[in-house]
Amino acid sequence: NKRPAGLPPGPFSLPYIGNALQILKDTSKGAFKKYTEAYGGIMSFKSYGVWTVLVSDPALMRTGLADPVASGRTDLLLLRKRDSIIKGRECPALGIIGTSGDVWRQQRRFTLRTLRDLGFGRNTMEPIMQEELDELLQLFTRRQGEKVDVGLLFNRSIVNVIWAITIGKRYSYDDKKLEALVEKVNKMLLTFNPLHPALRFRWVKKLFPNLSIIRHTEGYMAEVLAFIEGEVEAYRQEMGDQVDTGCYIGAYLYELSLLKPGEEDDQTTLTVDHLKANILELFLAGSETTSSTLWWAVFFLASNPQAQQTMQEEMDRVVGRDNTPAQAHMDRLPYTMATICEVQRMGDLLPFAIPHKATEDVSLGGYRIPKGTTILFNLSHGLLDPKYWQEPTQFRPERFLTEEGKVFKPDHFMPFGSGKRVCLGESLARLEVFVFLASLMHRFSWRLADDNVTWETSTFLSQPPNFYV
Ligand code: HEM
Repeated sequence: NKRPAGLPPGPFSLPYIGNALQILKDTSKGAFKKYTEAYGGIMSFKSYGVWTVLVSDPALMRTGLADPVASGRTDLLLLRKRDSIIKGRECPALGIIGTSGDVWRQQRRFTLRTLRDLGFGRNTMEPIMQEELDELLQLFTRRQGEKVDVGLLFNRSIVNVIWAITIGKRYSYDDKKLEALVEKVNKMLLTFNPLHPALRFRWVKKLFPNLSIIRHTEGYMAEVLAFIEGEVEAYRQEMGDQVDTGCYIGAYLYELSLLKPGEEDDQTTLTVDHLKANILELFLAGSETTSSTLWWAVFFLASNPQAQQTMQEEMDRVVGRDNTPAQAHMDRLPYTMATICEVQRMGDLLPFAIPHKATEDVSLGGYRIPKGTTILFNLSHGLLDPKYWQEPTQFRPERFLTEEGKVFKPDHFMPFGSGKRVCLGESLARLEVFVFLASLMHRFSWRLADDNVTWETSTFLSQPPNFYV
């Protein structure tokens, strides 16, 4: 039960269970806040026998996140389950999010390069988004004046943008398949908690296979995966030997076709199994995050009419009433861009990113973190702590503007993480949030309905409250 030599200080911990009860009681976000107040910017705790270092000091976070040996991943059982379904047996980890070392580097590098070639986050993406936006605007126009639950409305458009990039097609907005897919991804991510013992330790799964968290999260994941596998196979059948590098799947299959026989090695090179895993990850990481950011944005702006009005006045001045906001306007809309930063700050979407693991001994903040230790980067601290922001619970886009009216993002603002594992979809997410939010605010004014706003507890991904506008 003794804290291993070299680890930073932290609370007394019980044998095996460690500090898990406190984390359960206060939620991880609450407990990490208390830990940071009590022990400072780097501390350690134990949970179910696993020692974890929590890094909250922004400068240490940047250093740690830039260090390759602090950039491994802990075993994410949900993804391991996915891998065994894809492979039909237990196998080394697939994909990007849950891998480390060469496999991760190879898959991440290829995916980033391909997505950039496809125009990820650049204005070539705009026509795709515009099509989705038109549908969304029509939907809101039809419902103008009604009480609307914004909830999952954005997800369909965002999922369609990812479809367009990965597989080169879109679903009709009313398609039941699309609706079901969106709901499953949403439910899966809301039940997912990488710190929950049932999603962390095989023995818990073995002893309690019927725990609802295991059944739900794994069940939804298996359904989404089945859908994606079906689409990948349909694409392969339809395309046969034709080369189509205009979408991610086509580019990946083309690259695969260039490999010499025997070169397709499960571990490090490109394989169809990695491809399926990567596509699932682009969906999981890219849909709920961006949709929830838009959902948060409507909540904050509907609750802050003054900010909404300032943003609309800026758009009327720069974009005009007869145009639609486009990427080309971004640089001339500082208040709008600052508003998006403020939404991301207060939304605090991924409070502790995705757990990292030390692949070798790591030196950080004067401590020596032993190989294999879990490292959590407390992004939340840099977004919400009063040490860095005046009245952090107030929605104030101006805090991201300099006196000259230029957008300024301080170093402790890291909603996408930083360093080696920084969000792979950052540029796409930025563009999507801008295009959708600016157009919605340009076209409509939003007011919170009188109904109660209700909050649900979330862990891994901060879910916006339930509300009507
Ligand atoms: C507003 C929206 C988004 C936010 C706030 C966000 C935030 C993050 C954060 C904090 C991480 C973890 C970094 C770490 O572990 O250190 C991450 C990882 C990741 N994100 Fe995003 N993300 C967003 C949208 C997207 C989109 C649109 C995609 C792709 C289509 C995407 C793909 C990924 C992937 C693949 C990873 C794992 C990277 C790796 O392990 O190397 N994300 N994101």
